[in-house]
Amino acid sequence: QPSEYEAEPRDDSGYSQRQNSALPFNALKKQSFSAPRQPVSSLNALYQQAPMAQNELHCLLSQIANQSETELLLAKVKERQRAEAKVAHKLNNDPAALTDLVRATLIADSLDDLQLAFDTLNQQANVLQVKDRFAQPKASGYRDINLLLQLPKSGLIAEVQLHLRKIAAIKNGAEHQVYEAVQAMEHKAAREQRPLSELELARIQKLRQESHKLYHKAWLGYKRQQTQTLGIENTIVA
Ligand SMILES: Nc1nc2c(ncn2[C@@H]2O[C@H](COP(=O)(O)OP(=O)(O)O)[C@@H](OP(=O)(O)OP(=O)(O)O)[C@H]2O)c(=O)[nH]1
Repeated sequence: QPSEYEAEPRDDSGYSQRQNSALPFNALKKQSFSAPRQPVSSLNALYQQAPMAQNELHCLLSQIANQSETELLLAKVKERQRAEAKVAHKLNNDPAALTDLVRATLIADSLDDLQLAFDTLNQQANVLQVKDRFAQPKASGYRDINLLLQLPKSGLIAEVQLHLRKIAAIKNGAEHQVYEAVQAMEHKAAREQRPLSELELARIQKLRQESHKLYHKAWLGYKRQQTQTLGIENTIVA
């Protein structure tokens, strides 16, 4: 189960009331909430509005990227075929639950920059949901901060992934094909209304182990970098 958090309470101005904290992802209050839903209920309507919403998201995120020393990675609107598969196999045939048609990524070089990007975004956008996959990585070892926000003009919900550069490179490289291969097996079993076979489970486990090694190595590098920084600060303070 990924950890799911509701964003900070906001005052009437719409700005987050949260004070800066050393560990913002952990500081978010864990609350039960109903999953955010798109304001339209058909895939056709979503695709009609998507280009404008994608543009809106990119404008918002280029400002955030400038303010937080992160790099904006522009994404294309999710392919129709993948959107249809996700709605059918994961979202109970409910297109309004598809919240990552419009998406983008911010890439940071350190945990500190990632934290600043998160704070800035939380202050300047209407963040509806945060999944902290550093606290609870996926079975493949994949880690990001996954945010859903509501765009002010189009009203559509969009996804922002906050990434560390080396993890993003793995995700956007050969590993993504591994991820798609696992998804294809899961979707096939769902289509055929059967559980995964022993053979499929074994293949998935093997594929995930390979991904896990890559993600874990990259993540350890960032953890070491953070520990070293803390070590230096402690020395100066002492
Ligand atoms: N490469 C890689 N990416 C991962 C992995 N786990 C999660 N992701 C990325 O995070 C996105 C959200 O993953 P989930 O948390 O499982 O999906 P959800 O938000 O829709 O529940 C995925 O979108 P998606 O809709 O499933 O795929 P896509 O349209 O981005 O390709 C994918 O981009 C992984 O093990 N490997």
